[in-house]
Amino acid sequence: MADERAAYQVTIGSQRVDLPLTRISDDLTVALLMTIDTGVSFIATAGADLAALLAPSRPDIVVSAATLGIPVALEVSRALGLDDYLILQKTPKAHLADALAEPLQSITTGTPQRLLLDRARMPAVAGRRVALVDDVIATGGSIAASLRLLRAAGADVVAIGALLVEGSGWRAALGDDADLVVSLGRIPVFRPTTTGGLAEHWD
Ligand SMILES: Nc1ncnc2[nH]cnc12
Repeated sequence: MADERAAYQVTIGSQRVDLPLTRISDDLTVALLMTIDTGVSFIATAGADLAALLAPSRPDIVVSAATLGIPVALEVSRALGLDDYLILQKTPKAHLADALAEPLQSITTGTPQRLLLDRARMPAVAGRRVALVDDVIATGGSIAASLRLLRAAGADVVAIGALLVEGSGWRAALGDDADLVVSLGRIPVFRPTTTGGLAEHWD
């Protein structure tokens, strides 16, 4: 049983961190990992740990989605010795008017969004071995949309890497692609109990 104000301690590769329990809605609380708030040394170490899991798949390039995947892609690329990396964007900037697009829904933002791939960046992934990385794989919705977008651009996605997988709903959402997933740790989601506490759910 977890206390609403408490943190949840989790192992992410070689590091242990306390994640604040954060209420998303009446029936859902998550142990929040904000990769932009964890500091340089944490994300550099996590990137190196994840790169070690992804290296056997011999990726040519690392791809992630804005915003919280950006530091993950950067540090995994650095650790793999790859200079170029690609970020699928969510904000429709001027140069993305003609971008390849896929709809997506996130549990932390709640509102419908679109993932965008700049057509000028398609040669970076077309016909190439891609490692798709993210901070947390929760529902699998973001990864599924990223996979559709990358495959539409001709990418060969050889591995999917996450700092954490949350619950296991993502397995059904990804189908056979769930077999591509490697992660540095696992967290449950938390739901209220009838006595006012929170219970861990791993399914
Ligand atoms: N636990 C979590 N931390 C950060 N982003 C998330 N998105 C879904 N679950 C999350």
